[in-house]
Amino acid sequence: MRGVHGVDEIRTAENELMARLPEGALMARAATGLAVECARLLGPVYGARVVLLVGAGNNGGDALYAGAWLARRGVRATALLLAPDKAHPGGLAAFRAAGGRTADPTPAALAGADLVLDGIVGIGGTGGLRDEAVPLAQAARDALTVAVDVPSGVDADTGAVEGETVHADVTVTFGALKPGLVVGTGAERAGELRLVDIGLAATLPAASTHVFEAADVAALLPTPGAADNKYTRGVLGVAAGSSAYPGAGVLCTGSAINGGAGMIRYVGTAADAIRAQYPEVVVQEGAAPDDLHVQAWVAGPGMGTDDAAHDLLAAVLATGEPAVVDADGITLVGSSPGLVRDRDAPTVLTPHDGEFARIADGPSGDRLASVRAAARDLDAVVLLKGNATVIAAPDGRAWVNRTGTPWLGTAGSGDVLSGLIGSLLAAGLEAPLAAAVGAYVHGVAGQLAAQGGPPSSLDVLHAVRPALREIGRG
Ligand SMILES: NC(=O)C1=CN([C@@H]2O[C@H](COP(=O)(O)OP(=O)(O)OC[C@H]3O[C@@H](n4cnc5c(N)ncnc54)[C@H](O)[C@@H]3O)[C@@H](O)[C@H]2O)[C@@H](O)CC1
Ligand SMILES: [K+]
Repeated sequence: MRGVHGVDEIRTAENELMARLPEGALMARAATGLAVECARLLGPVYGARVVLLVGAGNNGGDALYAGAWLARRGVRATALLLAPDKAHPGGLAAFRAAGGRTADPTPAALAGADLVLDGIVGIGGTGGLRDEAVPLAQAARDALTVAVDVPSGVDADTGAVEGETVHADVTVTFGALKPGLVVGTGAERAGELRLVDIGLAATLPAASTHVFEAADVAALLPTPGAADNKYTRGVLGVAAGSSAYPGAGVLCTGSAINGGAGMIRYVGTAADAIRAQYPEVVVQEGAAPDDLHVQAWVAGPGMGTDDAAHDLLAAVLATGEPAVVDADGITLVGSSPGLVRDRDAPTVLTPHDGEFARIADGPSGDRLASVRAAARDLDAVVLLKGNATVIAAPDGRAWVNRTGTPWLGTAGSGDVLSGLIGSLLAAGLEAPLAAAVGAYVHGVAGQLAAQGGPPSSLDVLHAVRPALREIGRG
């Protein structure tokens, strides 16, 4: 599990650590880690051409010290100084002493570069890239680009982007992940992430936002013991699908089966389609949710938004069991938020951006903040889907999911996700963890399904079990 820390937290922790260390020690750690990563990416370093984009702050200083390290090993390094009078003096001196040269900051200077190092601006950045940096960021797109700490132009705290930014292939970041590297457009612009340990763990506070890794998910996935049976493994009630949209019910139910639910009781109005597809499901069409013995519910996908759907959703949410609400269910909650707010049992809401706007303000460019505010306001776990899905609990804990593929943006993909989360809730996982684990597994299933070409949601559904197997293997 990796912690994600905001800029203020990182600055405070850096200052505290710096006070304990000789001057320049932290920057030396950062620059060496950066240089080693560049050397690894270059392969043979001798004779390679590296261009440094150097801004006015310490971010540029990191680039210059890394450039000096590379120049000492035979790299032909050129620094383009965007603010020549303000370039980090120690870094520039070290760079020159190592044989590095400077050139005018024009796009032509990037031609033929084997690697471009983006040290324009790091966590000290405000607003989008300044005008003079824009043509350089554009020219860098033709080369292997390594961002120092943060791709310049990306808001390190939020991942929001105004105008042009550097598009990094790799971002080498120092001390801790920043929200802007894992959320929103920033996550796209950062490329692959490499974290350099500069010893910051000693002074950073505990993180309130986390990124799950396979081992975290493997440890949380429910596995039946010898004493378990279908009831103890988790019985899930499903209110999804309708005669108009049976497919949503089929995908959601199938995903809950593949996710490992011990038993499923189906109460939606796509009963014929469910019976035809899944003989193992107990179809109890028309039964009152409160009369059924289940450990959790999933409601909403394809159920429609008419009065009958509203009444069924209200009956599900009036039970004392944890519930996942998705799709049409979210639209219904948008006009009756009390259905969720007044519950004692946990609720997980799984909107995409359009659905989110029906239940809360936003999402703004600060997706984490929007989701945290919605979770607090609705007293529910909120999972906002996207390139990097964000999950927040009402108590402020949050997770960012890093698995997945843009191919998951396909009809029915959300039905698979909600069924999966439902099965995890029924197995007894705490609601925010069920959502975070479900998002992770769904992302891996999407990646596996996409290996065979553009996947349908049915392909993703069929990849859920292989995904669980792969995650379980570590
Ligand atoms: N503080 C520390 O102990 C460490 C800092 N490190 C590096 O230092 C960076 C932070 O350094 P600074 O606080 O000097 O800040 P930065 O170097 O990130 O940026 C500040 C400078 O950039 C200019 N600037 C701000 N917004 C801009 C924009 N949109 N476009 C162009 N220029 C802009 C400002 O005028 C200022 O001069 C980190 O990202 C990291 O790379 C690392 O060396 C690790 C240790
Ligand atoms: K940068």
